[in-house]
Amino acid sequence: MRAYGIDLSSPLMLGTALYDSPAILADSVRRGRPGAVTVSLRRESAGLQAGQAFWELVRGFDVPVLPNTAGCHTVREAVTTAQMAREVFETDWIKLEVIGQGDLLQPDVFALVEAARILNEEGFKVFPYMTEDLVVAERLLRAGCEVLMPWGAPIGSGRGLNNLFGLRALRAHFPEVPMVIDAGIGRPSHAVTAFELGFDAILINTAVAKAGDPAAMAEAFRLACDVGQLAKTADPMDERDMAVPSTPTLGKASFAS
Ligand SMILES: CC(=O)[C@@H](O)[C@H](O)COP(=O)(O)O
Repeated sequence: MRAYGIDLSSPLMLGTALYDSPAILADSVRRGRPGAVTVSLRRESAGLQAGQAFWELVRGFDVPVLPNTAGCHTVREAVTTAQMAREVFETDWIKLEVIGQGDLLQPDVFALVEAARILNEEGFKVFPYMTEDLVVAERLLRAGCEVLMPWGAPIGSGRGLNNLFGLRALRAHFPEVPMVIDAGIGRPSHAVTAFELGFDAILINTAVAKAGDPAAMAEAFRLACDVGQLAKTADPMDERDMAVPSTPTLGKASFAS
């Protein structure tokens, strides 16, 4: 996956929250070999000492860091958090989350577009967490975003790709735009489907961190990315509404009297 002129070594982006211990997170990164890890500034700055240790750990992974604005609910909060993240993590990449609805952690797409516009003007490379809405996509691109991050399903739900029709339409309308399925992916099979639909990368946190064996699950997702990407380049067949025989009848014995 190529984002803002930079090639990621893997299309797997891994969240760093919710792990039971730093060692489990480190093992998961080792076996998942993600192309980027995402880190929440808000969580890490909650306790200064712990935050510093965590940042050292992440730095040691030697994987590009995509800071995020998780937990922000307004344009102002998101912009300020992004500005602080740029200082702390020394990168102009930002995964922009502006949450508008608590039950589904659904993005506030109006605030998202406005925050994206401001941050793009300030030179950030914005990865906006969005619904699969075509109009929102168009506005985000107009605001300067070069990558889109449609949700698969609500954060932490593990439901996979909730709206296949909408995601297909989004992919088809903007074929040249790099797109990452972010949030809601629960299983490696969901990841394979995302690539088969033509998406370029996936971002996962809960499904790995809360698996019985997070490191093994991270590896499973890494393999799923390989399978999905291979299937995508192999150009999967189209679905049909009617059966079509796959066994040729030519040369078969005829039992007609
Ligand atoms: C860490 C992060 O960025 C999450 O907000 C992200 O959207 C992942 O969602 P899941 O936890 O559902 O994978």
